[in-house]
Amino acid sequence: MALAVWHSLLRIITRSPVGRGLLFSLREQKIHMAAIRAVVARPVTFVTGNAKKLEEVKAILGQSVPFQSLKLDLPELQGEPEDISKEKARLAALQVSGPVLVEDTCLCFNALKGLPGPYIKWFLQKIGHEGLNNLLMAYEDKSAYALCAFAFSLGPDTEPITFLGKTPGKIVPPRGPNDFGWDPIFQPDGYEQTYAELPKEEKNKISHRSKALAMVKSHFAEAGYTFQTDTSL
Ligand SMILES: O=c1nc[nH]c2c1ncn2[C@H]1C[C@H](O)[C@@H](COP(=O)(O)OP(=O)(O)OP(=O)(O)O)O1
Ligand SMILES: [Mg+2]
Repeated sequence: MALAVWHSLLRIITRSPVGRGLLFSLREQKIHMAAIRAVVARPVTFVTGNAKKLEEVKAILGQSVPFQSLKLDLPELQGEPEDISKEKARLAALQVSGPVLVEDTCLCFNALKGLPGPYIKWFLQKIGHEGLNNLLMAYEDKSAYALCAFAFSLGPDTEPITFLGKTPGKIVPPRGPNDFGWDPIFQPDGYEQTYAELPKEEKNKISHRSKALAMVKSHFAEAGYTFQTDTSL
């Protein structure tokens, strides 16, 4: 009797689209879990040409995600932040032949529908803090957001996965030390100080970078990767 019930239940599951979908997603989940419990032959390399980013990533990650760094200014595609970051990860994984972490940072002005966004580096280089303020002169809305898109790839044959972090704020005339990009002109919501004026630990608690890295940390904790240390590196 119990067997007959079981058989008809199985028939219903395998014959109905919903049941088949369920079985399929269970199978996918199993494959996914098997893939992420990977033993990886090399440690993760964080690839960046920016020493200040590296400093923050080290401070935020601490010992939670063991990584080494490589100073390399990777070429960047044009497009959406997530796609730019994924492509950086693909290129980095090819260079390193192993697991890599990269990130791309954007500063997005709401009045300009998100621009300069991923092009902030070139805007900053050409027109500076004053020019960036002037871009918003014609608009009452000075609101902006800082966005960090991390991409992690297990190696050259693996599709990168992304982790986004966003901090809202506004663009103000520069205040504070001028040692990291656009920090002096970005004042996060809820604060009277710019990123540059905030103590480093304070910025690292609320920044776009720390929000994205919180997700990177949970991914690593859930996946439970085992990275073998390669002493020849
Ligand atoms: O928290 C930050 N606070 C202030 N400025 C920042 C921050 N994070 C990045 N930045 C600057 C650096 C560069 O001018 C642009 C992002 O461009 P982005 O391509 O992501 O950085 P990058 O070329 O310096 O280093 P990388 O080799 O990792 O691509 O915004
Ligand atoms: Mg760059």
